[in-house]
Amino acid sequence: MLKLENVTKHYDRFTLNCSLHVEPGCITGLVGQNGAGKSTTFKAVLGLIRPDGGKITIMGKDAASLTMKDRQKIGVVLSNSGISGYLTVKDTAAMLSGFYPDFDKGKFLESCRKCRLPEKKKIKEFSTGMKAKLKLLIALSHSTDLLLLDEPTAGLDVVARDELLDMLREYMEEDENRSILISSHISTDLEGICDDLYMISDGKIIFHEDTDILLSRYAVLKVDHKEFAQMDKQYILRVKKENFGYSALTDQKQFYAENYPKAVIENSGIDDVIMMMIQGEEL
Ligand SMILES: Nc1ncnc2c1ncn2[C@@H]1O[C@H](COP(=O)(O)OP(=O)(O)OP(=O)(O)O)[C@@H](O)[C@H]1O
Repeated sequence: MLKLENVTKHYDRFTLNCSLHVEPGCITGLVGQNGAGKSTTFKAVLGLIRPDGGKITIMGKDAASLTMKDRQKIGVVLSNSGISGYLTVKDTAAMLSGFYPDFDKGKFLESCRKCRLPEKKKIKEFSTGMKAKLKLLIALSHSTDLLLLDEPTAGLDVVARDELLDMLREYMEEDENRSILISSHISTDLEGICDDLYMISDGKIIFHEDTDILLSRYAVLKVDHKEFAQMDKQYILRVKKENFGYSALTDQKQFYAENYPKAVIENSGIDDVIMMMIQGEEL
């Protein structure tokens, strides 16, 4: 559905070099700290910046050759953009009817009602959560096959975030060939919804894994110096020195549980993996 192959973009003090693949029927997450390159990746996909190199394929076509009709099959939420605060939901619906031939005004207004978004209030008077929901409803409003969502949950409380993630689950359930690329700097936002995750750090993809595998097979081992010295390290991905000895990231926690009963094995969430991938050292 979406493929980036060695897409590069050079700024003064930053270089993006990104390869990733969003399969049909999948929600793919892009996790990274502030400034890691998430928005730059989205802008490159959308043609809002011109990459210096690499190849971007969207729905089987070179990104540069997409027609207007192809582009209408893509729904977008960008982190720093929104619609004019002086419009209302009703105005927005009228505007979208003009943009998208297959915009379903009735369904859009019904979804806004369900999300408790007032029709006649100016958007500048909406809360952060209301604005975020409206941005997503706009992205969902015109029968898309691919959603590109850059930090759609930024600034939301737990309830608003869960409502928004539920909207995405519903979107995927309606058609098994739809796909989503979603970014966040809060990994727990993505843990529960994504099929696979890419981690980006300083412009580079440093890690990619299926979420199920990440949550079931990865762990951080805590071992003292002696144990570490004797340990079989073939499944250790990263190591970090600690006061007590070492923390070690593995993708084979079962192996260490069976062979090293004394090792403390902490089930790792995405945050632990990110920390170890960034701060740990390769052996
Ligand atoms: N137009 C530009 N000119 C120069 N540098 C830029 C430009 N746009 C982005 N950058 C730099 O590229 C880097 C990546 O920025 P980007 O916005 O992609 O990060 P991000 O992962 O989306 O961060 P955040 O989570 O804070 O939104 C940053 O160091 C930023 O300063």
